Amino acid sequence: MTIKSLRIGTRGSPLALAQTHMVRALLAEAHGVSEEHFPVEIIKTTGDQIQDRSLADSGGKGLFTKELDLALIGGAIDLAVHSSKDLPTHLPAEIIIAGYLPREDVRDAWIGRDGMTIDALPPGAVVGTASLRRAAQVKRRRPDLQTTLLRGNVHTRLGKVESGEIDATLLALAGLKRLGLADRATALLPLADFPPAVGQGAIGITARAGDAETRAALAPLLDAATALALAAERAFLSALDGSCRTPIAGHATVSGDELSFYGEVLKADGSQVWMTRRKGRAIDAAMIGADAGNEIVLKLPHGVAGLM
Ligand SMILES: NCc1[nH]cc(CCC(=O)O)c1CC(=O)O
Repeated sequence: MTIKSLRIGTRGSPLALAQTHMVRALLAEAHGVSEEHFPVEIIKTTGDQIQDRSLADSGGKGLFTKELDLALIGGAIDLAVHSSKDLPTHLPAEIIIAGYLPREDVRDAWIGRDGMTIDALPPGAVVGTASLRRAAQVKRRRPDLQTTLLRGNVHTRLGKVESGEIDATLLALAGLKRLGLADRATALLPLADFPPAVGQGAIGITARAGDAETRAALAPLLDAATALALAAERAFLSALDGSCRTPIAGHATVSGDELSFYGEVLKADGSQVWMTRRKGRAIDAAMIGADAGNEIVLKLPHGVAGLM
């Protein structure tokens, strides 16, 4: 019996579309049907419309997901493809993450003008990023550099380095790879200095919690190691009540039955960092992440709110 046609919802950015086509091809392959079996519906989100301000200043979580959630709940689509990094920790009760593709390389790529590394940039050079985490991590290594808000899609950002408007930027290697732009990275940043955002490099697929048919169809696209790593990272973020206003990094890896976790919270100017590390059983992923998050909450002098 062939599965019923499922409608896939996605944002319209080049990266979102590339990720959606990966999911669509994998679904078609897993079920032995053509890709046309899975029509794609492009849905504009609030986050797509804000180009001039930092998302951190725009208030509210789920800027890239709310409209997709509503389309799912209303039945206009059956599943939605997301960068896990953009998925808020608290989803509407009607929605669950029913699929994770095997995680890509989680590292940040560095794109420096004339190939300059972070160490080679002259004092006062300008690094563009929209990420508070990346800005804080850059400042931590090079307090003398300036950081400036940089939004827009990946092509726009790369263009600003090329034109000399900024001296460097950082982007997820995973996104560059999926866009066929990995060769634009002039360096890969070490995980020890630039641990990634929670969820970076992982594509998550949401569905209606009560839609057993779609959930079963997505089962072949649920990578266990990625799901466990993400459970730890998302529990960490949730314990910290992590909004996009706080520089937070969290990274879990799963090897066999064991899970390792590293998390850090930084002051926006990189002048202070609180770190935590855990090892434990992979099946305890969510507990390990929550425990690590709670440890940091207790260390912060004025709680998470004190960092904003
Ligand atoms: N917030 C934007 C966003 N969401 C996911 C990715 C990259 C892809 C991924 O992490 O899987 C990016 C761009 C970037 O950070 O460079």
